[in-house]
Amino acid sequence: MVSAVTTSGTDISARDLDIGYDGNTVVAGINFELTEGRAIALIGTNGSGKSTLLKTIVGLLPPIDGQIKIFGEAPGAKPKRIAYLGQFHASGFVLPLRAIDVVRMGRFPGKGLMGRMTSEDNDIVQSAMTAMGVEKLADFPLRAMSGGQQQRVYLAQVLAHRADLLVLDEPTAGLDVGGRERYLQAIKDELCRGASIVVATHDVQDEASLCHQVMLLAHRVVALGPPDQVLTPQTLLETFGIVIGGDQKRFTVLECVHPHDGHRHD
Ligand SMILES: Nc1ncnc2c1ncn2[C@@H]1O[C@H](COP(=O)(O)OP(=O)(O)OP(=O)(O)O)[C@@H](O)[C@H]1O
Repeated sequence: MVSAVTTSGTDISARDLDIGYDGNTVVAGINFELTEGRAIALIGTNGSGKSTLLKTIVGLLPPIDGQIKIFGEAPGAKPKRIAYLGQFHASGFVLPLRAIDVVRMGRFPGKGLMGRMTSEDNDIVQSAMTAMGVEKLADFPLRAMSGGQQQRVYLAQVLAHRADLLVLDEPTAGLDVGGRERYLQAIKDELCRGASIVVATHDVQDEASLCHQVMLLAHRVVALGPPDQVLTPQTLLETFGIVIGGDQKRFTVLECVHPHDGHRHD
């Protein structure tokens, strides 16, 4: 687990939140807070409501009931401050995009489609591509890439955003062992920069080693709290219906070497 020094700002606050589609509740009564520099992992079975909660956080789905605030406002009010990685990516198949074009889009929220890329923007794009190991694929067409290569490119786009809140839906899907290590390092760096992160995942061990909180979902919140308290054989059995082994010694606290300076902007 990574600890940034400053945790003053509340980035997400949910109170008695019911989420779902067209008035049909998928998960009811969600309560949690996520503060600056902290991460929460949503872990649960297929169809348990993880993506639904992420879509509600980014403002793609209205809450059915209760309250959710993102940076103190309604979801969707501060898109520039949020980088969202959805489960499905269509842009590379609709448009003839190269990898670098996709990563550059990570800079657009701050400047708009017509904004000029500065040398600082180009440096950020390069460093995001290097972090995910796709710098040599910069001019490669996205539609000719493997699924894992595309996932690395979309993760590089998220990193290029330099967002205050990262909302990630199964970010390690399709990644090989090297890609996962790069992802984990990049996420640690984002946390140390002061970003907060909410991640839906099936990688219980990897994410639990990074995240300060875990929410176990099974069409309801089964448990919420620090990984070493939440990921017990009983709660995992309750969530997944099977016993899952876990080496809880991995849930150690890593301090940031260069903690962020708390500087954020609207
Ligand atoms: N667009 C939609 N309209 C109506 N119901 C939906 C829609 N998308 C998902 N659902 C339903 O909402 C429930 C939760 O789905 P959700 O996508 O949040 O699951 P998940 O936990 O992210 O699953 P997975 O691990 O498979 O990605 C499921 O029962 C699903 O059928």
